[in-house]
Amino acid sequence: MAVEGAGLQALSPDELEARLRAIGEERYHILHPFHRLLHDGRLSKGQVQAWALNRYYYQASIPRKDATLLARLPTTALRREWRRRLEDHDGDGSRPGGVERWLALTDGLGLDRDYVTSLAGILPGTVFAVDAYVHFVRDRTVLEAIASSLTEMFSPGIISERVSGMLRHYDFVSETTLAYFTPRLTQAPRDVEFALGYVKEHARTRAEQEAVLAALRFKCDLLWAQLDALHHAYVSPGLPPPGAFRPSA
Ligand SMILES: O=C(O)c1cc(C(=O)O)c2c(n1)C(=O)C(=O)c1cc(C(=O)O)[nH]c1-2
Repeated sequence: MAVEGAGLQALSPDELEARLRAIGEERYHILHPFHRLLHDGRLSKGQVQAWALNRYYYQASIPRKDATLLARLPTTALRREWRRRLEDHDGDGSRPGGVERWLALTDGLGLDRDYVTSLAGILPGTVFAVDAYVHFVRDRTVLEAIASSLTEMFSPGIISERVSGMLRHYDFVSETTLAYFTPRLTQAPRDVEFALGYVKEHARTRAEQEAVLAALRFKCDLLWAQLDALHHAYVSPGLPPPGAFRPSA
């Protein structure tokens, strides 16, 4: 199989960063029509519930993904750095982590907690996309696995837009409901500082750099695919598959 980038000149670390950022400009999920509807207040409460319910599976799988990667990291320094992400999502026993805080959001939207955590109503498209992330991090090089987290370069922008848009447009959400997002605004830049620095330092050959760029495109695609599944099931044509959540509102 031909190696992408073989024979091409390597990019400088800053050129690599510029190409990573260009991928976000082109295909980050802030551009997806479902997010436009969500942030502009054009969804019903039931459609917002469907988004929060499905996104629970992403949130709950992020620590599985990080634990998978942690187990593959070769040095104490790297494992110590990555371990913090597990605590961010799982908590440390004294303060709640992201998964628990996401459940506060689904509670606030009126979803039954046992139903949410049972995963019974999640779309198959969500499950396939999210599991693909965990498998990617398990199967690819550590460099590609770390690079796949770099969509977080773009998440503070979408989070700010989402929180302000949803507070403005929906009477069924409050700052308390959306409190999940506040710590992410500081956690994501800190995570990115490490992961971007790692990738810029370790992706030296053009082939490694192309693999890093492909990892970020793959990650953007799996975020996009989750919203495609939501849009198809709950907006247009509005055909939830058998067994999936059916909004009552
Ligand atoms: O609200 C968002 O649009 C959004 C996007 C992303 C992302 O870009 O993957 C993450 C998050 N939120 C998030 O809350 C989060 O904890 C997170 C972890 C990761 C990751 O890849 O390790 N991405 C994201």
